Amino acid sequence: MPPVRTPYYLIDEIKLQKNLEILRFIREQSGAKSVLALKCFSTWCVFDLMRQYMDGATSSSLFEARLGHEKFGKEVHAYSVVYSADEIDAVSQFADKIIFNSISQLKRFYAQVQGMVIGLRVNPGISYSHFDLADPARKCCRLGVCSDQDLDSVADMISGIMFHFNCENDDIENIIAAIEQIGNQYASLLEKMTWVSLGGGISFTQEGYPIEKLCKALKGFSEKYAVQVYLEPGEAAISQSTELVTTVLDIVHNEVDIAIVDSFVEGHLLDHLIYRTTPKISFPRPGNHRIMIAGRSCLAGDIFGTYDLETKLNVGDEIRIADTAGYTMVKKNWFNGLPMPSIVVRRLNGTIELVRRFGYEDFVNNLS
Ligand SMILES: Cc1ncc(COP(=O)(O)O)c(C=O)c1O
Ligand SMILES: NCCCCNCC[C@H](N)C(=O)O
Repeated sequence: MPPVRTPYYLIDEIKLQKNLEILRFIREQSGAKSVLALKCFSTWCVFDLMRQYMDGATSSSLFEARLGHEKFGKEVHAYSVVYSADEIDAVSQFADKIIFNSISQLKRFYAQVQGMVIGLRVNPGISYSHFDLADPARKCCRLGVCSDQDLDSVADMISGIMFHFNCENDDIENIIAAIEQIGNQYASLLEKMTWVSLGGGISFTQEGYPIEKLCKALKGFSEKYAVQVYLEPGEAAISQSTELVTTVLDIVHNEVDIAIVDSFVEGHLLDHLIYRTTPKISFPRPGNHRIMIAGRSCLAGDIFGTYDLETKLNVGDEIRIADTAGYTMVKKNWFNGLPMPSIVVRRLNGTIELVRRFGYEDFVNNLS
């Protein structure tokens, strides 16, 4: 295949498979099933691989539920912060499980969703998150039924509960304590359920994570309450599998050297702008040459970061941004009309496949 023109997202199936093997291990050791959180990653060209290791997908909207049904298969969980009346019938065509966010939505649509497995999101009021924006236990949170509301009165209407209370939680002791606390807090309700989802946000594919301890906690919970446990990994499933490959288009100087690349943060790495985090560079390697790397959009603060690299950068050099699968490709946009990164996959057998290239037609059709 001829060299692919940058920018492009490069998904490496071997790296992806490393995460998927961990999911398989968790399933074997604890019995917990995993459904992919499509909100984090919906790049379906690698679903053939992911499907072999995961039990299905979970969605946050009608379109994601449809994507799960059409492109992932297996189990499709449909959760949405709120459903409009006209979405309910459609969602029931694509999903086998529907999870309501509130008691009012559950009661309103209960008759319409007979035949589906019905669940409710419950907010245990505890969480782990470094970001207020993504903290499910933030003040006045609208996500899930809070414990002081009347859950007992609707227990007979549902067979399962979804708790999503973590964001990038790599603290095993914290998660073990939280699982135990949730068990104690909802024991009588859990005894009436057949399944419980513990949501996403657990960093169990991070290097050195004590997976056996997690498996023990999951298995213990599952056995104690006689429920099928689900996990909803987004980030953990695809972490470290993907790079954004860019090229330096210009070098300018204003107190510091600044390399301007053929990509930009707001359009191609939006999550970093939202959460004020700095992406890591996977190529060139670290060294002594300090340079600011910036994007090509009109935004003054369109800056990836300042890095110390092993080589002095020149126009035409390649720069790879690390870990750009989660909450990245799903959020890419056409701001400034700038070229959209292609999607490239390095398959398990080493073949490089250009899966999708975007052009002017895609930009035009994005609006009308
Ligand atoms: C209900 C639910 N499940 C799963 C996830 C996936 O979380 P993560 O990507 O952190 O694993 C999220 C994140 O928003 C979520 O809201
Ligand atoms: N990398 C910066 C933080 C990412 C937060 N992820 C947001 C989604 C999350 N799963 C949530 O629950 O909101």
